[in-house]
Amino acid sequence: MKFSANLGFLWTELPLPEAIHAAANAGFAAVECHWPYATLADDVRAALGATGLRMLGLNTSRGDVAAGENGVCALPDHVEQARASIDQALTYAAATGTRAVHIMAGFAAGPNARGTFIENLTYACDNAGDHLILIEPLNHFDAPGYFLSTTEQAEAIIAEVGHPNLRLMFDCYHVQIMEGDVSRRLARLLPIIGHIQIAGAPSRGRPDQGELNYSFIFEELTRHGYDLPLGAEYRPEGGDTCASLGWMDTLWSAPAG
Ligand SMILES: O=C(O)C(=O)[C@@H](O)CO
Ligand SMILES: [Mg+2]
Repeated sequence: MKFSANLGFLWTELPLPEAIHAAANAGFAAVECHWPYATLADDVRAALGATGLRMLGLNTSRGDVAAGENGVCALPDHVEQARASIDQALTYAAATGTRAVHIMAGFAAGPNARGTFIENLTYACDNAGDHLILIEPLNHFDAPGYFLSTTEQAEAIIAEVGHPNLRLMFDCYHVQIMEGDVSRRLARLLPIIGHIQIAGAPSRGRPDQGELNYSFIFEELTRHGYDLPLGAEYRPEGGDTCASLGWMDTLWSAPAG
C-alpha cells in the first residue's frame, strides 16, 4: 500500500513547498492538498520536481470563508463564482501536474442545488483535459448542511453527468460516519472511485486509532488490485505530524514475494 500525505492536515506549520519535502523525507509516495492558491504554482512545481512526488489532488476554493461558505458549486446563485473557482483550480492543477480537482459543492439543498451542481460538474469535466474531477460526500457533523453527504447521492450524480473524468473521492472517515459498511461499499464503488482517503473514525485522528480496521481495508483493497496511494487526511495529535506516522509501518506490511 502506498500513501499520499494530505498537506491540508499534515505539516500545516510549514509553507507548502517545505511540506512537500517533509512528506518525501517521511516516505510518502505522493502528496495532496486542500487550497494551495496562496502559494505560487511555480514553487509547488519546483518542490514536486525536486522530490519526485506527484500532487494527487486539490480543491476548488471555499468561496467567502468569513461568510461560512465551503465551496460554491451547488449554489444556484453563485454560478459565475463556481465557474471561476473551477477555472482557477484547473489552471493550478495544470501548472503543477496535479492529478485531480475536487469540486466543492457548498451548503445547499434541493433540486435547484442538484441541477446547479450537475451543470457545474459538466462544465468542469468538459474543461478538465487529462485531470480527474472528484466529488466527495462529507459527514453531517463536520459539515452540517453540505450538499453532498452520502456515496449513494454521489453515485447517482456521477451516473447522471455521465462523463468518464468524473469520479468519487471515497473518504473512509466520512463514509464510516454517514453510512458504515466501508469495505463492502469500497469494493462495490471501486469502478467509479478516483481517490481514497483515510483517517481514524470518529475522531479523525491517526488511522490506527478508532473504530475502522485499516489493516483489513488495505488487505481488501490489495485483493481488489487497487494500488494507488491512499490519502492520509487525519489530524495528528498536538499537530506533530512526524510523531504520528507509526501507523505507516504497523497497519501495513507488504506481502512477501
Ligand atoms: O474534508 C475532507 O474530507 C476533504 O477531503 C477536503 O478536501 C474537503 O474540504
Ligand atoms: Mg476527505
